[in-house]
Amino acid sequence: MKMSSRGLDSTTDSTSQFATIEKTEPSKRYTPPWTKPYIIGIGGFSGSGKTSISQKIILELNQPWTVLLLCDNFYKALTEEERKLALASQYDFDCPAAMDLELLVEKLDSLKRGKKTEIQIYSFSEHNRTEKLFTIYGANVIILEGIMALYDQRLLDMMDIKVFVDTDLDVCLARRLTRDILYRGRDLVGALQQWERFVKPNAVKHIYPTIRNADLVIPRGLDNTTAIDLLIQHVKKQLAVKSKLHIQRLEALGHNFQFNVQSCKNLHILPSTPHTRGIHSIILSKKTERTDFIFYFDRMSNLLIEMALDTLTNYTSVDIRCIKDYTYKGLKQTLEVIAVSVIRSGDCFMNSMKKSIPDIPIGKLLIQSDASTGEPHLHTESLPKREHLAKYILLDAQMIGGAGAIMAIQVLIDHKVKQEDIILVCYLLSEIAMRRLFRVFPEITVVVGKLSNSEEVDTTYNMEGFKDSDWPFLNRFIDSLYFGTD
Ligand SMILES: Nc1ncnc2c1ncn2[C@@H]1O[C@H](COP(=O)(O)OP(=O)(O)O)[C@@H](O)[C@H]1O
Ligand SMILES: Nc1ccn([C@@H]2O[C@H](COP(=O)(O)O)[C@@H](O)[C@H]2O)c(=O)n1
Repeated sequence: MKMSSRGLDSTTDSTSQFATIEKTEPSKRYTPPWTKPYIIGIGGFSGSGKTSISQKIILELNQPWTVLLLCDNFYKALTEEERKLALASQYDFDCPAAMDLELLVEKLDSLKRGKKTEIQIYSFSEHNRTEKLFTIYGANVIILEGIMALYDQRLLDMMDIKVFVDTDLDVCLARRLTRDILYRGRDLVGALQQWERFVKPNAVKHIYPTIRNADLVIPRGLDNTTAIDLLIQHVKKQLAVKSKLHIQRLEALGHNFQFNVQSCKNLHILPSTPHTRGIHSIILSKKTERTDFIFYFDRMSNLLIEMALDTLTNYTSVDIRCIKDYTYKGLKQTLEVIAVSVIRSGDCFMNSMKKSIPDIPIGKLLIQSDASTGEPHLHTESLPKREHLAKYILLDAQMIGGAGAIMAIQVLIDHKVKQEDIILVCYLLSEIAMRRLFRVFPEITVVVGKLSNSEEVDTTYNMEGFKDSDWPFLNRFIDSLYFGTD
């Protein structure tokens, strides 16, 4: 195993980066984790074990949103003439010119900047890109794997670590033949001809020299468990540093931020009346039976959804002809309203949402905190596609640290939704979460059932995680809505 000091020993100094963040504009202090994915480049000969090693890394890292990006998807489209040659195993796929490196650089750059990126899937039997698209958004870790992965300087510049899988060419041939005949629709004679004429000479000429760009060389491929484990440990360490830095940034957002609840025009707290306090008393009580909880939470969500709809100002005047030719000066909504539920707790509002706007388009986000770091991770996002402006009502029942909500809003913003078009509806919101939210997104509107201060909620929690003194009973009830158990 060969190692250079460039990749494996470079741990980020979290303290110095943190100091720089403090000096920047408040609203720019939060960088979503997926805008800085960790990029691993894996190069080496065809059949050396690049894909197998990448799959092992994905399995062992066990990180949500780890994406395998195959250089194979970037082979240039062939002319009819070239395709005939390819079908006869007479086309050279192993020289750098066969690959659309410009497109690959463009796509990796887009992913590195946290943009939603579409990749066309390649068919080895058709020798062409298919119509099938693979959409990547919010990657935490990207593994770029392929014979040319370490070839282009622009790709190398984007990578955090570069790995070369150095397997003997004869072993590669044996493995490649089996794979190509079984899975890529090749016959033995054609596969051997292609190997002798193109694959082997190009491996020596173009691919082997890229070993000098590697931070880590893995001889014998997948069999080299020591080198692979070392690589996985290193990547885990780097991700832990990244995640710690992210949590520090999030935590800092809520401190030393002067925020006046009374004068914030974007914050709407459900008025405290005997009626609403009565409902809180039932919802918050540990003794409340499940059926009562569901009934009163539904009441509460009706009130909050009505409040949220009342914040909308995008109306235009309309004349309504009534009976006896009386004209009512009415109003009509000009923008579509879309509901986005943060699974699972946001789903508690869905009943009320649909009662108010029966055909409302619905989006879903699944954000979960990593139990060990407290860092929120985006697992699933499905949002209705809209070309035109719309108002987005984001639904989440409770917010303690605010990290998940910040991530949810950032996802909407990444989908080109403006801050001022987002209305966050939340039943229980801690003051610290509220401060963090408004510090990062001062233009959003927030509708809250109950604002909780530090006496009611232990704010020393680990961002989105729960301690015994938080609101586990609410979680218990939310679970009961789904699973029917107390
Ligand atoms: N250490 C190994 N022992 C046995 N078979 C292997 C080993 N590594 C890879 N293979 C097999 O060899 C073939 C090529 O491996 P793959 O990971 O696809 O290589 P690459 O992506 O570098 O072309 C696959 O069928 C794979 O299952
Ligand atoms: N239409 C194609 C395109 C590429 N190849 C071969 O694939 C090899 C690279 O893929 P690996 O997964 O093996 O790294 C490359 O050596 C090309 O010869 C092909 O056969 N047909």
